[in-house]
Amino acid sequence: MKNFEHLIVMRLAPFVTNVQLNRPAQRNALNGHLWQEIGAVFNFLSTDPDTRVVIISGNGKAFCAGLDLKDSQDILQTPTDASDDPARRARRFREKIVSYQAAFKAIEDCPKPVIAAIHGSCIGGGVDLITACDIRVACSETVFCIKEVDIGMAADTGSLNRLPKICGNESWVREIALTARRFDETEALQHDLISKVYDNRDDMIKGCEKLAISIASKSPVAIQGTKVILNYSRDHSVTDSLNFVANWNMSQLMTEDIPKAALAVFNKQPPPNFAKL
Ligand SMILES: CC/C=C\C=C\CC(=O)SCCNC(=O)CCNC(=O)[C@H](O)C(C)(C)COP(=O)(O)OP(=O)(O)OC[C@H]1O[C@@H](n2cnc3c(N)ncnc32)[C@H](O)[C@@H]1OP(=O)(O)O
Repeated sequence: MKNFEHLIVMRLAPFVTNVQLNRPAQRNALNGHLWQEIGAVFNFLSTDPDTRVVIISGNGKAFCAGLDLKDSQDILQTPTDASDDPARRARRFREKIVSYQAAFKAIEDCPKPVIAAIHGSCIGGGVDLITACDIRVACSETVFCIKEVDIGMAADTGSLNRLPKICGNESWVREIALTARRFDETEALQHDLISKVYDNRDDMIKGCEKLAISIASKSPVAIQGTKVILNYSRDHSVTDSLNFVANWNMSQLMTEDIPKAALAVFNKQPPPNFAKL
């Protein structure tokens, strides 16, 4: 496994990888380096044949405190020559924003399912991060907040773009984004931001591990295809996504996993071993 400065990356079970944000003294606030490492680890895991499911969690008291406010001068400063004109400065700014978006887009684009295990606090950039994950669960006493308007900015790394597609109630999404009001795991569950609440962090990690092992036991061709197609269908019409799945499956239906899996189902056996992908 690769080494990272602000991430702990470890194998929890065969084919199940845990990525832990690891700046506990700063409540896993996102400085420039951590942001860059998140993109790098998910780009790596996308093609790692030993990873079929990823659990992302936070080390210490919080999942993620959002943008590192002590580092934000650096993050929000345009990396330009003082002599650059406003148009050139704006271009550099845009490149920076896109690079931060890319870190979370790497989670969404990773064909392996990503489960966010959220505890403590999940603020600002932390909410941006979890919206790029496939499954989100939390435990008791978790605080969520789309904090950006309180620091004078519109959220630009995913919350405003993905939340309306995740949560059924757009009025609620707008309310929490426009007010930066804190809300808890019960409210997050009620509005579909998360799908389960555990009593405590240990139970949540055990529950995520069990879920991940179950998904990892299935054909990786089937699982990765399912994620890719669900992502595509979220962003396209039914007609376009039916066309997409036909094109996808015209090759993927030729997998040896189908007769292997079908035989096991027919014989009421557990899933067989599937070749690495
Ligand atoms: C291109 C731009 C892209 C994205 C922009 C995103 C915008 C955002 O993310 S806005 C959100 C910014 N974050 C916050 O407003 C959160 C601020 N922190 C808190 O509210 C609390 O710390 C907490 C997360 C609720 C946790 O509370 P608690 O457990 O009581 O810990 P503390 O004693 O408050 O903090 C411990 C320690 O961590 C440091 N810290 C916490 N959050 C941050 C942060 N966001 N940035 C930097 N450092 C943080 C805090 O300063 C403490 O440090 P000490 O050195 O021990 O004092």
